[in-house]
Amino acid sequence: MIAPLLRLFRPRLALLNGVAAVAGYLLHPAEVRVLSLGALLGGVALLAAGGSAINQVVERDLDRLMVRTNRRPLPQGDLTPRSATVIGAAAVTGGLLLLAAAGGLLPPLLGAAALGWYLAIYTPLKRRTSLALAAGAVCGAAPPLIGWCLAGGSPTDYRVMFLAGLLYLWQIPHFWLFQRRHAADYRAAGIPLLRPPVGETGLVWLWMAALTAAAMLLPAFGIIGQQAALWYALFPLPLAVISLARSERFLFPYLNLFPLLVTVTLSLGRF
Ligand code: HEM
Ligand SMILES: CC(C)=CCC/C(C)=C/CC/C(C)=C/COP(=O)(O)OP(=O)(O)O
Repeated sequence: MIAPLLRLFRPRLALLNGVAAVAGYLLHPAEVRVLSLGALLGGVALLAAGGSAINQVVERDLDRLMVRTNRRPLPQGDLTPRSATVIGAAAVTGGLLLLAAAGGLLPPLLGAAALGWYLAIYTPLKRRTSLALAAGAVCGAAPPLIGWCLAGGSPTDYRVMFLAGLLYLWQIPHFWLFQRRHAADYRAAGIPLLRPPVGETGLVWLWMAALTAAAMLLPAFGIIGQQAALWYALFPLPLAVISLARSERFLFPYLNLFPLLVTVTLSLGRF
């Protein structure tokens, strides 16, 4: 029963959303409260895991059509739509309760809004237009906002807007490269491919230049202070080298690490 649950919850993806929320928490100058940090990481990860479960209930017809997803518990019959929905709802409830216990009303409200956006906007749009990603990346940029607000910050503070904006920009190539690798799968399922016009690879590198420039804005605006040297070493430098070398082989794994590298940098000197 463990394997189907892991495929339903997608723990690496869920955890990385929790890690992205921790980045928002650490960006805030308030003193780090380890219990709150743990509740934030667990709460957002449970929300993302619950969202993945409910997304798989909604997309069980599509998942059956793709090699990448047809081993998931619903196409395999390991779980019924009803049991997967109950399990997903339990994870979401747990996540909301954890966020409320640690941060009051705003963090769970933001989490519920992000989850609603993912399930009610991104998931239906994905079947209709490749631009679903542009909408979906909005909810994917929510975790740092949740962490920032749980630390006591305002959701409209320019500092967290910069960090959420960076995560927004990152999701585009993160998914774009992934979809290119599984293009045949997406065609088989009839899911519109993010196929920009001629010069697709040129656009990917253009986007990487934008991501590099955006990463450089955080120290440039003083949003990141003492960690600036590490920030430049982990972001603009590798991104510039990979982009100049146009090495998709290095770009893909580097991109999957990106939110973790952001959090590692922001944790410097905070504990
Ligand atoms: C709407 C925005 C996003 C889209 C469309 C997207 C799309 C995807 C897809 C299709 C996969 C492959 C999943 C699989 O094969 O099971 C994936 C993997 C992954 N995504 Fe994203 N993603 C988005 C946002 C995010 C965010 C916000 C994070 C974390 C901050 C994230 C982290 C990951 C990780 C860590 C994996 C690898 C999971 C694994 O290997 O088990 N993604 N993403
Ligand atoms: C706080 C909170 C809950 C924020 C929302 C974060 C979140 C769940 C972002 C979406 C990440 C994701 C798994 C997209 C892939 O969906 P997909 O349906 O394209 O993936 P698939 O094709 O592998 O099923």
